[in-house]
Amino acid sequence: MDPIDMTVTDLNCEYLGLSRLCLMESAGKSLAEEVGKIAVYTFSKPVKIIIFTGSGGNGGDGFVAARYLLNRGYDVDIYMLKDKNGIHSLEAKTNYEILENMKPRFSRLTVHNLNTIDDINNCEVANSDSFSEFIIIDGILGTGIHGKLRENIKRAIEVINSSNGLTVSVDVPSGLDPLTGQIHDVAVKPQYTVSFHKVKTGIHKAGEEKVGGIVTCDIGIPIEAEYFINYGDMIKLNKRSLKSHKGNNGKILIVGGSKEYSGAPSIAGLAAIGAGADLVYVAAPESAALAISTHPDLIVNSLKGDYLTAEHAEDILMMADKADAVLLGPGAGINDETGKLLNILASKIKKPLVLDADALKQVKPQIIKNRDDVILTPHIFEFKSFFGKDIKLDLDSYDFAEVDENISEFQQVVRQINGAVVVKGAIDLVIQKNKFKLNKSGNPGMTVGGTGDALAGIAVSLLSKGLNAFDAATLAIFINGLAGDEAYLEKGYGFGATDVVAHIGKVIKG
Ligand SMILES: NC(=O)C1=CN([C@@H]2O[C@H](COP(=O)(O)OP(=O)(O)OC[C@H]3O[C@@H](n4cnc5c(N)ncnc54)[C@H](O)[C@@H]3O)[C@@H](O)[C@H]2O)[C@H](O)CC1
Ligand SMILES: [K+]
Repeated sequence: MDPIDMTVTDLNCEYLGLSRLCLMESAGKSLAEEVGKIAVYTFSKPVKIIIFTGSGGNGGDGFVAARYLLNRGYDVDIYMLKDKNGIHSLEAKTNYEILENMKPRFSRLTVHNLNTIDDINNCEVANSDSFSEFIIIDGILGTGIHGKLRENIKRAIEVINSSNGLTVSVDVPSGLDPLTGQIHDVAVKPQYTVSFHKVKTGIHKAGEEKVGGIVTCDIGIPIEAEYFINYGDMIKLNKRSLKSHKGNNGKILIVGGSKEYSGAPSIAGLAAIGAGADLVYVAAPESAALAISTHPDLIVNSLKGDYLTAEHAEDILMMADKADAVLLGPGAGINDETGKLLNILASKIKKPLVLDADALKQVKPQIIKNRDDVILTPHIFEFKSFFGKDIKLDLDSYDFAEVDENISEFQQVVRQINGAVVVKGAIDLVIQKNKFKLNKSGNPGMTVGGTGDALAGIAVSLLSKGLNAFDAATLAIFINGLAGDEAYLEKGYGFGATDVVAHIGKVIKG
């Protein structure tokens, strides 16, 4: 599991009512149990346990484990590389304070503050011939590592590696990149790594000589916390950099509109603005262009005729060159000429793409099947028409409530392509290759026309900001549903797609 997905899952546990403090208690207890087993297995008599702690949750796990190890009769020394005021994680601070509140302690616990490199050089472990057998628990850095190791942390890692203690790393050997498994500077070389919930991707990649024996402990995270999209997923929305200037927060092109439909591209464009796109261009036939350009936020390129056809391909391809992501389809119409154009564009535009509505009825799957930067946003019937009539899924009665067996059937079908597919329903389903997530936000009022256009607009906006197809799709469906829930609170089932669009910015702001 990638570290960011672990963080998302941890946060989403909170929304299930499972606090991160509970998770830390489970993690620390499991850690103590594993260390207890290793101690009994390796040493003939009780040994001293030394816990190095950092300033985040990793250290917090160490504070928790100390309590359980003390109850097993071990002598425990905690070496804090950051004192109490330096502890960033709330849960870790709570667990540190519990140890403080135990004073005057009966337990054989000693807490040392290693504030300087000298403290580290003079600590017992650095002169470890003072006692023969001991276990070091490395609770310095886990999945929250970023950038260059600070000097004191680096020194502590070197002291740990040069000691003769049996080392157990918490979650990730400190200094090892939890995503890539690389060591950019130095890292603890543990005999064991005790990981929680799922092994982090970097641990998997690093190999045994870097992480030692791997133990993965269940800490009570329900599988639903991984699969239901929730506010935790919002951490993937890259923060707008302060020095950003016009256009570098996403330029998008929407290709759509026709004599019959000018609303769909307008709603999609306004939704894209609501999701933070900087510039929204719309390529539409003159029959729709005037109506769309009544929205001053949208930059409309009016093309000759009632419908978009292959003769417009060159012009549109030039517009696509200037965009960061492109949405094909809203309101384009389903005549053959338009179909020809949409297939040309889907094959020639190399920017991240969203195919929605009429593009799903017209574009042939093999044109986009090998691309993983494409998002499809079909409702059940568009799903059927895109993936071919012969799929055996009984879609009409599909009830996402019985998730299991249906998911694998959908995955079978979606596996025909590399892109991400959002299957809209009472519970929306997002699938890309072997990944999937379910969305519970939204309400029955979302069946009103145009909410699909809003979804497509949010999706293309997030793609334009650099999110990958799966993350953009999952966040788009979640945000669209939240905006619909806000619209429902305001107007009951009397809300329309423009009401949904009006709430997008607010739900993202949070
Ligand atoms: N579901 C789970 O897996 C759980 C994991 N838990 C533990 O929490 C940590 C992640 O905690 P977090 O606070 O996000 O980060 P870390 O403790 O890994 O470290 C961040 C801490 O360290 C400082 N820091 C970051 N980079 C550097 C650097 N290059 N040099 C020096 N210091 C650095 C930063 O300031 C932060 O304060 C996870 O690994 C698990 O051990 C939860 O306990 C339970 C659920
Ligand atoms: K660690």
